[in-house]
Amino acid sequence: MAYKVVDIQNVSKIYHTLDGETLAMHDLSLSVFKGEIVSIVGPSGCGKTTLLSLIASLIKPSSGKILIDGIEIKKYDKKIGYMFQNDNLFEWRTILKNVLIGLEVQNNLTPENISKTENLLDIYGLKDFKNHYPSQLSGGMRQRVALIRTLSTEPEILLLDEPFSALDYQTRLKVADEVGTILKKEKKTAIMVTHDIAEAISMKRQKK
Ligand SMILES: Nc1ncnc2c1ncn2[C@@H]1O[C@H](COP(=O)(O)OP(=O)(O)OP(=O)(O)O)[C@@H](O)[C@H]1O
Repeated sequence: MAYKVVDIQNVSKIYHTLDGETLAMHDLSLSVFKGEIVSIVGPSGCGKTTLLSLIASLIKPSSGKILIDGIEIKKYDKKIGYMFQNDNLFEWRTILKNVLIGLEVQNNLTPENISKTENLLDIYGLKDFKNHYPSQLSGGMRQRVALIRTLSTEPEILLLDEPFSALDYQTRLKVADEVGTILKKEKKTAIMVTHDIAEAISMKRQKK
């Protein structure tokens, strides 16, 4: 039976600044089941990044609870992989060194993990580029590298914050489609936020 991987219960978030308070989220409840890819669409400023930061436990809710795999989260968990608005690739590191960075930070650069990550580069068409630098790749390829880097630490849940916003419209839809296919193939649970409805639809389209 499908179970709730992410369970957001009546969460509100108020930011306190010197200028006053901003209610960024009010009484949100949302469940995401294992293997689901959920897209959340909304205009700028509606609280999308806030939602992902709450799930990743980078910030705390003002009220309500967030459960991951049935347990209330208190701090950032390795189960979660967070892909940001821009690809954040390090220009001075090769593609292989970029995708290995998560494992390096976790002190987990075992030969087995390295070969799994190299395999992801092979599967997703980047084998011949592993010794190239990010500036030598197209925008769509860079986004794929960023995704593989996020996948390399084997997170259970992926959080994607407008991951394709730097790409032109046509490339964006193509890459969203590709990324959706990769996430399904890798059987990941994912939450993507975007202001672009077409992108959300491309991402969720199933490839048989
Ligand atoms: N650190 C912060 N301190 C104070 N207010 C904040 C902070 N972060 C976000 N906000 C406010 O909370 C609201 C929601 O912001 P958030 O970044 O979550 O929106 P968003 O939907 O992701 O926007 P965008 O699509 O432009 O990235 C906005 O009104 C924003 O000004």
